[in-house]
Amino acid sequence: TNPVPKGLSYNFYDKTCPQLEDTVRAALNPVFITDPTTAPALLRLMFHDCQVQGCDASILIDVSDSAPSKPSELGAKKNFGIRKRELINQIKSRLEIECPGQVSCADIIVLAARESVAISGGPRIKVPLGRRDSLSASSSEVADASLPSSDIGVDDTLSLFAKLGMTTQETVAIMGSHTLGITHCLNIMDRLYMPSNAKASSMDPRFEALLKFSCPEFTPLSQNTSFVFNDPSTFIFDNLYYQNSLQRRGVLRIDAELPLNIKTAGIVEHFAANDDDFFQEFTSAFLKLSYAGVLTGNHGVIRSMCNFVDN
Ligand code: HEM
Ligand SMILES: [Ca+2]
Repeated sequence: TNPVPKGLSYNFYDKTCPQLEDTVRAALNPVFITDPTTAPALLRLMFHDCQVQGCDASILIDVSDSAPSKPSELGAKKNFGIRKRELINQIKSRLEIECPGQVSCADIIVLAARESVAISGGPRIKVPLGRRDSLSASSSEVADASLPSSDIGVDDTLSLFAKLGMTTQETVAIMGSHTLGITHCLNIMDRLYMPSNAKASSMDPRFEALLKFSCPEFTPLSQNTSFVFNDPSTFIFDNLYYQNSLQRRGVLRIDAELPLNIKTAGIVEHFAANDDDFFQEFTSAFLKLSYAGVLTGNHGVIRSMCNFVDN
C-alpha cells in the first residue's frame, strides 16, 4: 500500500556511504541533549521542505539566484519559526569528508527528521533514500501558497495531504507531529482575540485563559517571540496530542477541530487510546510525506554545500 517511488531504495548508499545513518545519528545525539527543541525544529523543517516543490532541500537555499534581492523560499511568512537549518549543513560537511559528493541534503533532512521522532520516543522509521537536491528554491510567494495557513480547517487539511496520497487516518496521524514543539503567539492571535472567530468558543476556558495569559492581546513588539507548547509533553513523541485535543486544548484551529469533525473524530479517539496504532499510521504517513516530489536518478544534483547551489 506504500509503494516506494522509483529511484529511492533502502540500500541506496550501501556502497557509496555505508555509515551515513550512523554519522547522522552521531552528529545529532549531542545536540538533542543540549537543546531539546532541536527535534521539533527538524521535524517541521522536513515538512516545510517536502511541502514546497518536494523533498529537495530547497528550504536550505539562502538566496534565490533568479531574484537575489527578493526573499526566497525561506523568507516566506509561513516559514516563520523555521530553525536548525544549520545542523543539516554541519552534518553535510562531515559527510563531504567521509563520502564526498555522494549524499544529498534532501536525504539528510529526512534522516534528521526520522532521528528526531525516534529520539523523542516515537516510532523508529526506516526510510528509503536516493533523493537529490534541487537547483533552486521557490519564491516566497510560491512557498506561502504551498504551505498551509495556521488557521486551516479539517477539510482543507484532508485535501492537502490527500495530494500526497495520505488516507484520512494517515492525515490525522501526521498531525500528531504537533505532539512536539511550540507555536509562536502570532500564529494564534486571531484565534484568541477575533470575536467573530467561533473557534475559540470550543476551547476549554481554563486553557483559553492560559493561552491568553501567555499571548496577551496587545503584545509589545519586543515580545513577539512569545510562544506556547503544542501539547503538555512537548519534548516527548506520544499520543497526548490527541488526548489533549479531545479535552479542547488544541492550540491551532486544526488541532482543536480534528476531534470535532465527523470524518476525523473517531480516529482522534482511537489514537488517544492506542499509541501503537498511532505510531503505525504515523510511520506510513511520514514515508508518504518523504516521497513528495522527489528528484531521483539524473534529476537534480548533489549539492556540495546545502545552503547554496554551486553546480
Ligand atoms: C495542516 C497542517 C499544518 C499546519 C497548519 C501547521 C501549522 C503549524 C504552526 C503554525 C506551527 C507553529 C510554528 C511557530 O510558531 O514557530 C507549527 C509547529 C510545528 N509543526 Fe506544524 N502544521 C501542520 C502540519 C505539520 C506536519 C505535517 C508536521 C510534520 C510532519 C508538523 C510539524 C510541526 C512541528 C514539529 C512543530 C513545532 C516546531 C518547533 O517547535 O519549532 N506540522 N505547525
Ligand atoms: Ca522543498
